Amino acid sequence: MTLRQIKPGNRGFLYVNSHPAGCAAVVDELWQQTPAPSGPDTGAGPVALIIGSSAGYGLAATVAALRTHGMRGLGIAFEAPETERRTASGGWYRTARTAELAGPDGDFAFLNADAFSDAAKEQALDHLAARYGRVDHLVYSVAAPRRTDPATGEVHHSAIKPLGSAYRAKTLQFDGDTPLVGSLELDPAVDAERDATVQVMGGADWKLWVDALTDRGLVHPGFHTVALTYVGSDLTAPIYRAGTIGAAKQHLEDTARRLQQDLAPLGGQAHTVVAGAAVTQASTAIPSIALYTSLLRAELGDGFRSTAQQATALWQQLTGAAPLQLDEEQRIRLDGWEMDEEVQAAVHARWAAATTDTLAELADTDWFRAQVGRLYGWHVPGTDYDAPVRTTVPWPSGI
Ligand SMILES: NC(=O)c1ccc[n+]([C@@H]2O[C@H](COP(=O)([O-])OP(=O)(O)OC[C@H]3O[C@@H](n4cnc5c(N)ncnc54)[C@H](O)[C@@H]3O)[C@@H](O)[C@H]2O)c1
Repeated sequence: MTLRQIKPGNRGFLYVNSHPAGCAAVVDELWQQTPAPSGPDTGAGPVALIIGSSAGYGLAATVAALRTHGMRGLGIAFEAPETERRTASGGWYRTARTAELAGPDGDFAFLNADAFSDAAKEQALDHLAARYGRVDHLVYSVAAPRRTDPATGEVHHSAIKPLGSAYRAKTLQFDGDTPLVGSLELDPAVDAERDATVQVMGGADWKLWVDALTDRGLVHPGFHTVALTYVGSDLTAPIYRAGTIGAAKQHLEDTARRLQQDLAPLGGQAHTVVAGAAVTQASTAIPSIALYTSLLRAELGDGFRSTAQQATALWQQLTGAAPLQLDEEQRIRLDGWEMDEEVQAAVHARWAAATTDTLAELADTDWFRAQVGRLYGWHVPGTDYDAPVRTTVPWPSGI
């Protein structure tokens, strides 16, 4: 295991390599931003299964489960190991650090596997059955570009496109380091693209997980499962909520209602959780979200709620420390700060006025770029990027 100095390799505003120490520091920050436990650790905290535990909302939920609630259980992510040419993925290094923070006595394991597969379900449920005999919470926070249907072997690829008519919108682009407002036109999806996106990002796999837990008798009375969803601004609606991904989110939300009925006789519950906009690997793949998020950040400053803040609020509701805040469609809402009418009106005005010339005063593009860098462990204050680091980091043991 050698030490080496690594430099960020850029592709557009994304990166091809990740910095282990920077990724670890991001997890440390999340840990610091998450409330300390209010009582003593009894070693018998609730049992959580968190799918998508290495990044974005799933990572924030995992850190808060460990830090605030002393939860036991399992996190699942699908991350790339180091190769001859590339470092491991950011999520690999973040998972290694999360496991360290859970501590040597921590009773939380991590599985690197394709959650869509039958094999991952079997391995995860074998572990949970043998170790705990029950599960109290399942947080489903997967964002993936493709899914192999385990029943048919068919590979579905999601397509982020509008439905019905073409989408023309402003986008945030970078010419080297210089941000500029570009434009984009996307043709509407054909039915097969919409259906494939629903197959990947809809509720099918979440339901398979819940059914598998139920079949194995692991659903504990009081079991509560949630899956992450997004509503967002009408500025992004044509490409998000009213587009292919929105069709998938609708399917996810319909699945929640179905699961809620299935689980009621067992004393369980199922809901979707509407979180606010966050800069994640998944969201940077969606056109116009970069511009929208940069404008939203400029409008809100520190009022832009972090994933840690939202995960904390979510667990308060799931553990019964705070009442569930459901909307009329029975979704848990964490996005009030983003959807506030005044905030949206102000972001609309910024969006209308945004040009390459006005961008610097209207949008926080420096923040956006730093947020993207942080997904790979770059741009993290306190990290010494000149120091050689160990890029070969083992996946945590425990399963
Ligand atoms: N980012 C946002 O603005 C936002 C807002 C609201 C809701 N959400 C929702 O939150 C959920 C998570 O999105 P995110 O933005 O946090 O994504 P992300 O890209 O930050 O994280 C995705 C996670 O899924 C895991 N994953 C991907 N494919 C997998 C597979 N086949 N098997 C197991 N794990 C897999 C990754 O390893 C990672 O842990 C999604 O449902 C998304 O729609 C995101």
